[in-house]
Amino acid sequence: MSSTNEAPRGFQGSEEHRKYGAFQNELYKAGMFAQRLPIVTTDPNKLEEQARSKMALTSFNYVSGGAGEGSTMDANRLAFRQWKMVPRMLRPTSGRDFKVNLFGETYDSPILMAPIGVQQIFHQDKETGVAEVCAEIGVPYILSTASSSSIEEVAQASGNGPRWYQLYWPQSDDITISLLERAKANGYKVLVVTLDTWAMAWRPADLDQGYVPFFKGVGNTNGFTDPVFREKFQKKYGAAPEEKALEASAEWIGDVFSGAPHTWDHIALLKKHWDGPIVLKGIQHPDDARLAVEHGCDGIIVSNHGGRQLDGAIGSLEMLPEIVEAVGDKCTVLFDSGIRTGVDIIKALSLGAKAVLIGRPVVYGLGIGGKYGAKQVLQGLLADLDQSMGLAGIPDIAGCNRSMVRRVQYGGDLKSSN
Ligand SMILES: Cc1cc2nc3c(=O)[nH]c(=O)nc-3n(C[C@H](O)[C@H](O)[C@H](O)COP(=O)(O)O)c2cc1C
Ligand SMILES: O=C(O)C(=O)c1ccccc1
Repeated sequence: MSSTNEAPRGFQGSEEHRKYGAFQNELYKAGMFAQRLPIVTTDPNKLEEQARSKMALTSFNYVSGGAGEGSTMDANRLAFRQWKMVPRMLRPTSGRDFKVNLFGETYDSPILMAPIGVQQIFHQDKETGVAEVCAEIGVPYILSTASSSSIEEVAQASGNGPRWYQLYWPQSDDITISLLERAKANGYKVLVVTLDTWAMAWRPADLDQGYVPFFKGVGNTNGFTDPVFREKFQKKYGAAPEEKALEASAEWIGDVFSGAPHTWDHIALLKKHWDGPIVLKGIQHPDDARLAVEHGCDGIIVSNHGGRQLDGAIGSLEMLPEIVEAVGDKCTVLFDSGIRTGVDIIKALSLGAKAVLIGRPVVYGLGIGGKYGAKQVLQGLLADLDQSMGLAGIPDIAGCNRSMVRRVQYGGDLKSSN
C-alpha cells in the first residue's frame, strides 16, 4: 500500500477509464504483478474508518457528521435496505451502456459529483483536483458556491469536462446575478439551487469542537473573488476582502447563510438571469416537487443533504417513488443522500431517478489520497455499478426500472451497510 499522493500505476488517465468495469481487473492485475495498489479501500463498510485514520479530526468530523442525533442519516441508509434487487438471467448485457441524457445533453456517467463546499479542509488538492479527475473519468462536477477554489479556477481545472454550478442563494440580488454571470461565462451548464441549507443545522460534531471553516475565510472564495461583493466591501470598509478577512467572511456568510430563506416567487429572478436548466436541490415533499414544476424549474434533486440539515427526517429514498409519480413526466428527477454502493445506484435509478449524486464517499477518498483517492472512489463505484448491472441482467441505465426491485421488511442487525 502506498501512502504517497502519486497516481497508483495503471490508474492514470487512459482510455481504460471509459470502460468502467475494467477497473476491477486493473486491481487484480496490480496485485498479481506487485504494482502499487490503490490507497483507498474498496470496502464501503471500511471507507469511513479509513478516512478517520487519515484525516485531521476536525475535518473528518465535519464531513462525517449529521444533524442532531443523526437520525436522518440513519434513515437514509435504512431506506436503501428496504429495497432489494430481483435479478434477471440469460439476458444480453455485455457492453453495458452508462450513458444518460439530462436536459438535452448526453453524459457518460449516471453519477455526478455532489456539490461539496470547503474541500480545502480535506486535502490541498481541493475542488480543482477533484474537478480535474472527474473530467478524466467523465463524471460531471457540481461546484458549490461555498468552495475553496473559485468558479474560474475550477472551470480551468475541469477543461472540457461537464460542469454544473450550485448556488447558495445570497440575499443581495446583485451578488446573486454576478455569481450566475460568472458561472455562465465559465461554461457551467446547469444551475443547481440548494434550498435546504439557508442556515446551518444543529450539528453536534462541529459544535462540540467549535468548528466552522467559513468563519475563518475557508469556503468564501467565490465571495472574495466576486467583483460585486468586492466593490460593496471596499465601499463599506475601505479595504479589499483579503485585507480584512474576518469582516469579509462575516459579510459574505451574513448574505448567503443569513437565516432568511427565499420564497417560491423569487425563482423568477433566477429564471431571468440564467438561460440554461434550473434544478432545485433538497426537495423531499411531492407538493414541493409540483411547485418546482409550476415555477418553471427543469429538474429537482430529491435530497435531504445527506442528513446534515433537518434531523428526524424521512430517508431520502423513501420519498423518491412518490415524487417521481407526482412530477417524473414533467421534470428531471435526480437523487442523493445515502448512496454507498453500485447497487444503491441501481436502486435509486430503478425507483425513477435519472441520475444520482455522490457526496461523502468521494470526500473520504479525497481525505485519504487527495484527488487520486477521490478518483478511485468514483471509479470503484462505477465499476461496482457496472458489474452489478451485469449480474442483475440490466444492459443500460433505462433498464433500471421498477421491475428490478422489490420492497421487503427484514429486521435485524447485520454488518453490511446495504
Ligand atoms: C462536507 C460536505 C459539504 C457539503 N457541502 C454542500 C454544498 O456546499 N452545497 C450543497 O448543495 N450540498 C452540500 N453538501 C451536501 C451534498 O451535496 C449531498 O447532498 C450529500 O452529501 C449527499 O449525501 P451523502 O453524503 O450521503 O452522499 C455537502 C455535504 C458534505 C458531506
Ligand atoms: O456542510 C454542508 O453541508 C454545506 O452544505 C456547506 C455549507 C456551507 C459551507 C460549506 C458546506
